[in-house]
Amino acid sequence: MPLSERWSDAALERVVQQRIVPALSAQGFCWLDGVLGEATGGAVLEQVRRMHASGALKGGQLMRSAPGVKRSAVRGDQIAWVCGEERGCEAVNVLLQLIDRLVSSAAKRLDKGISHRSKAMVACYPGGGAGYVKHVDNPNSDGRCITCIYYLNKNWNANDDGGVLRIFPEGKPYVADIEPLFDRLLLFWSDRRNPHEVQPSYATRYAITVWYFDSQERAEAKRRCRERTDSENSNSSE
Ligand SMILES: O=C(O)CCC(=O)Nc1cc2ccccc2cn1
Ligand SMILES: [Mn+2]
Repeated sequence: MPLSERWSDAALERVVQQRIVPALSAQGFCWLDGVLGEATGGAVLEQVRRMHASGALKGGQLMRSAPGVKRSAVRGDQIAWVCGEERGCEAVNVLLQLIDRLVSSAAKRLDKGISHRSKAMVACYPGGGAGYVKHVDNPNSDGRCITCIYYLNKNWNANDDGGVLRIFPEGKPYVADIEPLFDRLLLFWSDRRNPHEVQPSYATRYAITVWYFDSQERAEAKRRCRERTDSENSNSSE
């Protein structure tokens, strides 16, 4: 089935209204399977594999690291940031445009002012136990509102390969274990409602992540940042 038919406006609205909005409202996260289909999903996987083989993926930076803590002990991913317009990212761009449509429609129904998103972070956990310790994507209101992760891993068996994304929904007595399966799209609130970790991976694990910004929270974060910079400048010039 061509993507245009799979994701007609009517089909998209149905998924947003019946799956995404209720799940985000009730539990704070939602995943969809069979998002792009074998052909387009496979094209995205091929493009990510090429990026990995070309050495374009580099060790991700740490936000804040304790002295002496090895980066890979905190996060073992190798990443590249793409906007989707780059040569060799045409299929990635198809994915990003679909996620944009889904999030834009969901934001309207959730009365969220989502203004824009980050570039896409293409990530590879190279196996050998690489993972990502428990963390919150946006713990301090930096503007990031919804995290969307598209997984690309065919024939993934969590018992052997690990790499499960475990979400610890705030205040809930349960955890959610999400396997990074091919053509799966996961969405969740980026703030403290959803601490999560990537359990050690023992096979190459690919994912593409984008973050959508709440316009008001982003503007507020930028204002605080400007104020901090201004006060640091005024202090240093005294
Ligand atoms: O691959 C997955 O299942 C999720 C991995 C994950 O949480 N990645 C991640 C990556 C990040 C990179 C920069 C800043 C914050 C970040 C937060 N989370
Ligand atoms: Mn994260």
